[in-house]
Amino acid sequence: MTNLLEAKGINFAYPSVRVLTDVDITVQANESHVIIGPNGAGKTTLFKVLSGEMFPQSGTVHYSGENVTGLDAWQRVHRGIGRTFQVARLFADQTVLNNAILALECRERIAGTPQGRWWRLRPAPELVDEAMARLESYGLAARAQDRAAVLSHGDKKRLELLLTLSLHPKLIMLDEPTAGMAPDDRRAVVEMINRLRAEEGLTLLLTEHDMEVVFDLATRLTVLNHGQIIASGDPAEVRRDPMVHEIYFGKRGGHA
Ligand SMILES: Nc1ncnc2c1ncn2[C@@H]1O[C@H](COP(=O)(O)OP(=O)(O)OP(=O)(O)O)[C@@H](O)[C@H]1O
Repeated sequence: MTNLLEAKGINFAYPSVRVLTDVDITVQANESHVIIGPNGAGKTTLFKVLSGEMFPQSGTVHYSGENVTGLDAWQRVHRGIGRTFQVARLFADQTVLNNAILALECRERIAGTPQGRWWRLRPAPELVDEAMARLESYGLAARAQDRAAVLSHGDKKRLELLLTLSLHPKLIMLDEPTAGMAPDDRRAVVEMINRLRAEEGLTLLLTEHDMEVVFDLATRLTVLNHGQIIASGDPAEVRRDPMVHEIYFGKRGGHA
């Protein structure tokens, strides 16, 4: 198996608190790698370090064989790393359609095509058509003319995923993709994520608290506790690990 992402010896501390200690983690092509851990374990911080939002005090991050440790988030996006957030990041005052068009213009700009030139007074018609087609396939077409700010939580997350996927990432990092969703929305997102891996060959790195979602999605499971990885591997085996059971599933009965 090829490692698409490989982080070694990651140490990270905020001014007042040490968060990650000697973290080694790999993400193999086409796996769905889920990171779990108690609140405050350092999952979001690790995501920020891997996506280039923050830089570790020590350690390295390689993506597709290239050392990207010193690269900013946008440079990693250009290389094929997409990311969604716990609270969806959208152009809140723009319509849903404009959000979808802007993401496609961004993709075209990265590719250097004429459609990506933002000085155009109107978006290229083919991008408008593609944006509408994408909204339809994500069940958002009926909301095309609504401002993104007024969407439901589930629809915001769906739109954010659509925007991220518009850039054709190879690796997509999803920070709690189903947090705060109703059960139907949660099931729809799980289905969509599994389809992305199976049909489009995407590689996924996720954090998630809902154990049903975790075991529906994970092909590999890593447990982070107090900023250290305490287990990583086949989800069923990790679940049986006595230390994991004690620290995560045992004490926090709601997660079992
Ligand atoms: N910007 C910050 N400045 C200082 N400390 C921070 C900052 N962000 C997070 N922390 C602290 O770092 C630790 C790890 O936080 P982090 O958000 O990475 O954990 P997490 O595992 O993602 O938690 P959750 O499951 O609640 O999202 C926590 O103690 C948190 O309070």
